[in-house]
Amino acid sequence: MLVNLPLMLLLGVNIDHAATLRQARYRQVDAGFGGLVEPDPVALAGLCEQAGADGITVHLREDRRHIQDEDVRLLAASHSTRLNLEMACTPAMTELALRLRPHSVCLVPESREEITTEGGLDVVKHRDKVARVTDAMNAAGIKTSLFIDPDPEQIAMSAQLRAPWIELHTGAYANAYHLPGRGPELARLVAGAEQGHALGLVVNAGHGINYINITEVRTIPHLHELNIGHSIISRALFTGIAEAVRTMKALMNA
Ligand SMILES: CC(=O)[C@@H](O)[C@H](O)COP(=O)(O)O
Ligand SMILES: NCC(=O)COP(=O)(O)O
Repeated sequence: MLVNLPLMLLLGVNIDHAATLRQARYRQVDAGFGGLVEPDPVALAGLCEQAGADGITVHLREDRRHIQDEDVRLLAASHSTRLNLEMACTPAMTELALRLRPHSVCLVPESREEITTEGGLDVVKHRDKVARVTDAMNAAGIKTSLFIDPDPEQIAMSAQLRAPWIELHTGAYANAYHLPGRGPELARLVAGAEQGHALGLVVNAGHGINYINITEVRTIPHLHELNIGHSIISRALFTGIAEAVRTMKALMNA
């Protein structure tokens, strides 16, 4: 079965790093100093949507280093926001997702020491755990996306696990952008997208996408949505969030 895709490539803005900035001063408030905790990622999400974002993505890390539970609760309760919750594949996070009811969850690997998500979730090794979460989300009407490397075995297993979506990890490609590995990494993403599409999966992509590599990323076939965070939030410091979102959306669909 092949899936119908929208004509436009959709943009999910990851607002984690607005929360990173807030958390830089958060403990002062916890310690009873009071005052304003800024910036507010929930307010930023609204501005992203006004500027053309098709959804908001947040990664509620187990160590809560940036996004907090209350952010997810407020975002999920906001009707105008299509919320994609990135989370580790654990019973505690599953329980939380079922309670907060985002529109979709994206299962990601997590290691507390990492600076950012370093590789895709190994859905072959963890297939039983992933199946439990996917089945629970399917029963609750919440879409599951699997954040995986563009590896044929991982993509084939994702289809067997009844997750409707995959998100191909573009980090290895982004890191190789100025190196000889760029061509082969792009070819892996193209092949992965072809395979996922042929298996009836909705194919998304994300990690390390920026205003330069987007012109090549957008040539990957069958893409439905890109999740982009660090680069958009970084640009917003110079141009404002509305310009940063509008420009990325225009480059994605040029
Ligand atoms: C799963 C993923 O690729 C991103 O959402 C990333 O995890 C953003 O959060 P960090 O920058 O904390 O890794
Ligand atoms: N899943 C990838 C994501 O949400 C954003 O990653 P990045 O653009 O912050 O690297």
